[in-house]
Amino acid sequence: MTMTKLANATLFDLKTGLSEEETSKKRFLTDMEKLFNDTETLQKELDAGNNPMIYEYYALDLPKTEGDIQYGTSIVYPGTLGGEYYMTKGHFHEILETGEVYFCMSGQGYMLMENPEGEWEIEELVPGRAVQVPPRYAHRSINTGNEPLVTFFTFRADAGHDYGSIETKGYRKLVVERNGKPEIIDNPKWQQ
Ligand SMILES: O=P(O)(O)OC[C@H]1O[C@H](O)[C@H](O)[C@@H](O)[C@@H]1O
Ligand SMILES: [Fe+2]
Repeated sequence: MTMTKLANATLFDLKTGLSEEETSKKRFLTDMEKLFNDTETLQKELDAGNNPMIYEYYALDLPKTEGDIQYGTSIVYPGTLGGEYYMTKGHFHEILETGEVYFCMSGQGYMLMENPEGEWEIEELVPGRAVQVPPRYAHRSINTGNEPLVTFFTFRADAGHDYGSIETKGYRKLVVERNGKPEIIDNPKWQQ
């Protein structure tokens, strides 16, 4: 009898979030040119030949029907650029009404969320804490610590990623380092 295997399992390291069985997608400073607020400092870094990896994550090759579930880990490395903490690009789901759950495995930071109506929320990520991103909310993880921020995520597999408005308008809020501590400020470049 031949059997088609439908279940999927992946081993991730609890501390680093990395998997030896899969290849991660990597985002470097060059991939974030429109995302960090201080474009001048960003350009200076690139001109000086610095192009650090900001984050990596797993987009596993799993089926994407409306009943399937996608999962993986995301690792945001520690650092700041022009005072803004390293972070993911952040995205809405193409199926806007799709939520997502993140479980923090290691490191510390925040999940910053905002919806198209302009409401925003922020939740702390510390090891053991699970955060549910509500439907309609764009979500970005931000590393405010000195170690990699490692999260496990899971969401409806056909939800899709919509970066459009974040790459053009950004988020309404930024998380920056002030006197060694994270502070939430208005994004000076955000426009209606
Ligand atoms: O898609 P980004 O905003 O660049 O973030 C990278 C990845 O982070 C998360 O962990 C998500 O759940 C992934 O679906 C996402 O693609
Ligand atoms: Fe998502």
